[in-house]
Amino acid sequence: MPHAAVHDVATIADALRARGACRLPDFPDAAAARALREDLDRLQAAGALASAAVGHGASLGQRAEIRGDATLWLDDARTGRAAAAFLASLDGLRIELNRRLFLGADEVEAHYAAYPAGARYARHRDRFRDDDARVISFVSYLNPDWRDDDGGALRLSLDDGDIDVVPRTGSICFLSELEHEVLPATRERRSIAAWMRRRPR
Ligand SMILES: O=C(O)CCC(=O)C(=O)O
Ligand SMILES: [Fe+2]
Repeated sequence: MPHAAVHDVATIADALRARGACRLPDFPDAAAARALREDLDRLQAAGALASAAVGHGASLGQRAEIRGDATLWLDDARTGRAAAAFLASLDGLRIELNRRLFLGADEVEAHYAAYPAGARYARHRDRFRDDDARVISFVSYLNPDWRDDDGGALRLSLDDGDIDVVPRTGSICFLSELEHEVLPATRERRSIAAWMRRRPR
């Protein structure tokens, strides 16, 4: 696995079991993160990202007051090698977490996301009420120059209260049933959001 100078998977599994969430401060590593940022620079310059939709199925629609980011799936033919390598390392992590937590997650899906200044993603769950495919949510931040007062925190609801994650570098993973939101920022905020999911049957 290329950037899986990973983290002890057992530690991640223990944290997911105990708290429902785990920080991975050094994943992806600096070289992989730079390659991902460069890939995203190129894709944004090419106009490859598109405004994200909310809901799914018949209720799918675009509502910037709920969700203001633009996205591109990592398995899109236009993404670069960094995206493929990142997907492969997340898939390796999925297999290891399955082994320890019996998630039954069959696959990983991931997209680049860019939130323009002021954009937000209102409080939601990634696991839909009528579709429980998503099991683990995984977000990696691509903003090495982020300052604490730039805003844009991921606010995540845990049993013992909310935590705010500064979207600078590294990753966080959490159970997809947990509520969370992206607060608006004073500048563009870039990330990769990924999910380990059960294949639709
Ligand atoms: O970017 C983040 O911190 C979270 C994004 C998110 O909640 C989502 O894409 O579902
Ligand atoms: Fe989410």
